[in-house]
Amino acid sequence: MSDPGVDLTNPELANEAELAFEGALRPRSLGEFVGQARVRGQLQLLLTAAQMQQRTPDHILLAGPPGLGKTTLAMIVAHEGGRPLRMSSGPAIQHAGDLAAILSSLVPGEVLFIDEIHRMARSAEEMLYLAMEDFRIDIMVGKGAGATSVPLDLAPFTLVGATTRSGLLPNPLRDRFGFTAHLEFYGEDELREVLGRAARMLGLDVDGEALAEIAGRCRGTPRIANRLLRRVRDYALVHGGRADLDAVRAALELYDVDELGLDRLDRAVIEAILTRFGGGPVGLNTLAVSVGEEAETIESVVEPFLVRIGLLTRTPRGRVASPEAWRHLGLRSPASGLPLDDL
Ligand SMILES: Nc1ncnc2c1ncn2[C@@H]1O[C@H](COP(=O)(O)OP(=O)(O)OP(=O)(O)O)[C@@H](O)[C@H]1O
Repeated sequence: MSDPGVDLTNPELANEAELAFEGALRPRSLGEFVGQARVRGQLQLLLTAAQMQQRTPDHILLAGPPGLGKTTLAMIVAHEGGRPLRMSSGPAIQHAGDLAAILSSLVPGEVLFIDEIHRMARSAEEMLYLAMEDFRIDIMVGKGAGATSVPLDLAPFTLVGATTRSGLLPNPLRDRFGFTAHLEFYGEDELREVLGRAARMLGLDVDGEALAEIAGRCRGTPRIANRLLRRVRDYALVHGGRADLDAVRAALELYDVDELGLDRLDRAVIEAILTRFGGGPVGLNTLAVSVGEEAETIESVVEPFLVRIGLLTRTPRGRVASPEAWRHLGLRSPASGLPLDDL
């Protein structure tokens, strides 16, 4: 079934239907997890050492952009050690009491996953320091002058925190993780592997050329890769053909995802900078108004990818399009004075 309302190239998780789809494709072990070789090696060592010493593995912080596999790795940490997993998220922990309820009900060896840990309430963060270090929390009983703190021992557990904004974590929290894994965007070879695995699991017959084409358009992100594959599968199903290169091109054209993985909004932003502001510099707010979008969406969703692939730079005077941006949109830079082919 297709998902109306899913922004195909937004790396954030879209909705429950997508969650169920992702769940079915998630690798269950480090061996099945594609790419991120460094992080895999580091995690393997940490987990094996803990197993040999029969203790809970150190607390782990997973840092990186959305859709690169943080939740998947947290599940793998639990699964590889045969440990139960409890899942929560920063936004769901808005009071120290929310966290106390979770921590006090953990069973020995449990893995506690807190997604978006940078969004947890400050009071809960402070409770977590002690819990991570000593497997203990202090619970306040009573109010005002008569309030007393009662210590509560916790079962030993492993905290796996995930964050897209590790810079927002206070140092005392960051320092209590035994290991921080920085997830990087995936290369095209790795994405082909992610896609090949997903295609096999979906029983979809896709050739290598088609996989390579999708891999080049999914912004280095497995979540987007799987999402595009799903649309290609729909296309092949409806048109009664194979999921080949033609099907990929036609399906992704239909959904406005171009050869670089840019969507309609990305191209609108680039086009505005080029055609209305002569290539820039242009301020964020002016740019947002000119494409009819929120400045925050431009800054957090559109720009990071455009900067990463070298179409845009952020300067103190505003956003500036690169020569590649002119070329990608098939426009001639006024500064160059050259015919398009020579740019
Ligand atoms: N290394 C990988 N190999 C194979 N599939 C992967 C890999 N990483 C991620 N995926 C796929 O991408 C989907 C998204 O991954 P996941 O939910 O773990 O990302 P995330 O980093 O936790 O995202 P968010 O920050 O939005 O929670 C998963 O369902 C999984 O199928």
